[in-house]
Amino acid sequence: MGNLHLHPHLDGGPRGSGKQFSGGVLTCACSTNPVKVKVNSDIAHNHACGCTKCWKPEDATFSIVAVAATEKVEVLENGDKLAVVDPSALIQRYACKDCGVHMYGPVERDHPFQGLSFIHPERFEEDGWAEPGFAAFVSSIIESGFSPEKMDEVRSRLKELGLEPYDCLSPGLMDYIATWTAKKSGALPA
Ligand SMILES: N[C@@H](CCC(=O)N[C@@H](CS)C(=O)NCC(=O)O)C(=O)O
Ligand SMILES: [Zn+2]
Ligand SMILES: [Zn+2]
Repeated sequence: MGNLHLHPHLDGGPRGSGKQFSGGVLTCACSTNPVKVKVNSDIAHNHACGCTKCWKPEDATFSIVAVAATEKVEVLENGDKLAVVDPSALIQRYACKDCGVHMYGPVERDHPFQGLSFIHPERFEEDGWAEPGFAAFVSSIIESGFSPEKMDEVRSRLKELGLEPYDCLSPGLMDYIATWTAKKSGALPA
C-alpha cells in the first residue's frame, strides 16, 4: 500500500481543510514567461479525477480538479501560449503549449456545467483552497495503463485518504446532471 503513488498532493495523507479561500493565480510550469490565470472567487467540488483527459503532474495517477465560474476566470499573462487540447470535448481545456499544464477548461455547451471552468488548484500560487472531497472516474486510470489487479488497493487507499471512490462523478453531481436532463426533456417540471 505504501508504494502507491496517487498524486504528490495526496500521497502525504489527509491535510487540514483550507481556511476561507477567495481565489488566486494559477501558474503553469514554465520557468520563463509562465501563463498566469486569475480566479476571482473560491473554488467548488474539488476532487481527484482518474480520467485520461484531465491534466496531472508527471507520474501522478490522478489529477486534482475543481470548478469556478468562468466569469471569475481571467487570463493575466502569456495567454498567447494557450491552446485548446481537444476542441470537440465538453471541457475546453486551455493548456500551455510549452509545458502542457492545463490552465482552465470552460464548459460552453448547453450542459449542466455550462458557465463553469475546470481548474487544477495545485497550480495556485496561494494556499488555503478546499481539499479534494472525493475521487471520480477511478476505473478510468486503467485506460492510462494502470494495472487492473491493483484497483482494490487504490480504492482502499482513496478511502483511507477520505476520498470516496466513484467510477463516474459523486452521487450528488450525478443527481444534479440527471435532474438538469430531466427538466430539459420534460420528465420533471422545469
Ligand atoms: N474513461 C474516460 C472518461 C473521460 C471523462 O468522461 N471524463 C470526465 C471527467 S473530467 C468528463 O466529464 N469529461 C468531459 C470532457 O473531457 O470534456 C477517460 O478516462 O478518458
Ligand atoms: Zn507553461
Ligand atoms: Zn477528468
